[in-house]
Amino acid sequence: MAISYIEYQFTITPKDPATEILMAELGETGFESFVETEDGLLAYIQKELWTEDVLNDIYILENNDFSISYVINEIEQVNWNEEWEKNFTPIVVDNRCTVRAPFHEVPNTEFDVIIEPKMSFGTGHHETTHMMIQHLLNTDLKDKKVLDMGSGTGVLAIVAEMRGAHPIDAIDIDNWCYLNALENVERNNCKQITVEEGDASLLEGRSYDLIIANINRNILLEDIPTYVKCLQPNGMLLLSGFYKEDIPAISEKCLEHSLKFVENLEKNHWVAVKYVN
Ligand SMILES: C[S@@+](CC[C@H](N)C(=O)[O-])C[C@H]1O[C@@H](n2cnc3c(N)ncnc32)[C@H](O)[C@@H]1O
Repeated sequence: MAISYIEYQFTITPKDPATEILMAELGETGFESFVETEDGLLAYIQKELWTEDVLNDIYILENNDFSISYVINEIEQVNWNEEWEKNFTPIVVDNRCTVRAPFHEVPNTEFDVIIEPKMSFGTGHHETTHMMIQHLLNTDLKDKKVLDMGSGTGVLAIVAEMRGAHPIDAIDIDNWCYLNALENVERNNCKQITVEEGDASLLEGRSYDLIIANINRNILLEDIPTYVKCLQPNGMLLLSGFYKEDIPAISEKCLEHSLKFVENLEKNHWVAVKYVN
């Protein structure tokens, strides 16, 4: 049966970090698919869930730091693969790991991660995902027990398994991400990953050799103490989802909990940090 969608074509200036915030707010309001475009975002909601006041609770639209405009289109049936073929090119990280959709050609890189074309974040296109993959490629993960907090599509957990880690817990607070990660774990034939819906409150009594969390500044500042409690001796923490300007706050929190700084990666103002205990 053809499902009718209402498409919102957003133009966003500047795109960062407004696009990500807008996507999160729309996701909570019933929008179910997003495609990032050069100047903004396409967002889709099923026609039967749509009401005229659907954007009433989207607070970022009232934020004067960004200019966000949109046009609305009604479409009979969305061919997601077609949308993504137009907008999603494979990403290659350090010539070693490709993140692509199922309809792309099989690459000849060492690692090949297939992500179902459903959500924008966690495809490797974002700087933070890219840098977290770089960290994972440069870290010995063999037989390491890993937590991927804020797992999104599950891309980082999948790379961790391909690098020899096991077992791996992938946790995301969002139901849609949880379902998407389950699908991607299966598609990549991963056997070591357990996907869960939730947040740091699930971590009581758990322990890991490596914790990766690409979320955002405020959640990280709140949850770093919990992550540290779950780190084994000689454990490692990889954090991203924040800007260069946030390094002092994140660093202070890590040092307060006796972690030792190892390395920062930086790309277009975004940062991915590595700490050990
Ligand atoms: C920036 S995305 C990262 C996705 C993926 N790990 C990647 O690197 O591309 C952040 C994810 O964290 C999730 N998230 C936000 N707050 C969270 C929380 N308190 N606990 C767990 N997950 C959370 C969001 O739903 C989102 O999927």
